[in-house]
Amino acid sequence: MVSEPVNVNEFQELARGVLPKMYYDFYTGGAEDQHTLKQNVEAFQRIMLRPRVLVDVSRIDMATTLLGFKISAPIMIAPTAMHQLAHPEGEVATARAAAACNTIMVLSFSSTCTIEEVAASCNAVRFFQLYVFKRREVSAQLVQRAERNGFKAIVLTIDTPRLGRREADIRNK
Ligand SMILES: Cc1cc2nc3c(=O)[nH]c(=O)nc-3n(C[C@H](O)[C@H](O)[C@H](O)COP(=O)(O)O)c2cc1C
Repeated sequence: MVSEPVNVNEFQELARGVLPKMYYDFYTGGAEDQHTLKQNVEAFQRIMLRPRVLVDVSRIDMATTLLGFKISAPIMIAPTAMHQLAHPEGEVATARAAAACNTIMVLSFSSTCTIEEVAASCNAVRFFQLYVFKRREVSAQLVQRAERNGFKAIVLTIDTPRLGRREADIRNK
């Protein structure tokens, strides 16, 4: 049996061991020389947590609100495509995990589960991610479908007039 991860980074090693290389590369790879990917990780490493001692810690509450919705901490799940490449339950399982943590999942437009399946899987607050389509009626239909299924906000992705050149994905084709 694989031992339980002790450090969150160990999940990546576990994934490398079980996923087909093509899928693993899709999830972990960035565009071009991956400068931004590296800098994102480094940005987190620069954040120092300053311990405060001899203060009352009997009530610690990291809860906050986003668009008026209360979440347990200022952490939510960004839209990411194709969760079923990693697990047969896909986005349905991700939505349940978000609900269990009292946070919000943003369902990707490129989800491998349908909007309806994810909506039926949990009562948690969910947002839906959308691209800007040339055919505006496509966007309108998706917005209405998300609304009908109880999604509370649209997260508009605007940085895709050009897709990133993801070299690992090109090599794996
Ligand atoms: C594997 C993967 C798939 C992604 N899929 C989507 C997507 O379908 N739609 C979207 O708007 N953003 C997508 N993103 C972008 C993320 O939502 C996020 O903006 C990006 O990863 C930067 O945040 P980070 O630095 O926390 O990773 C994806 C990112 C990754 C790593």
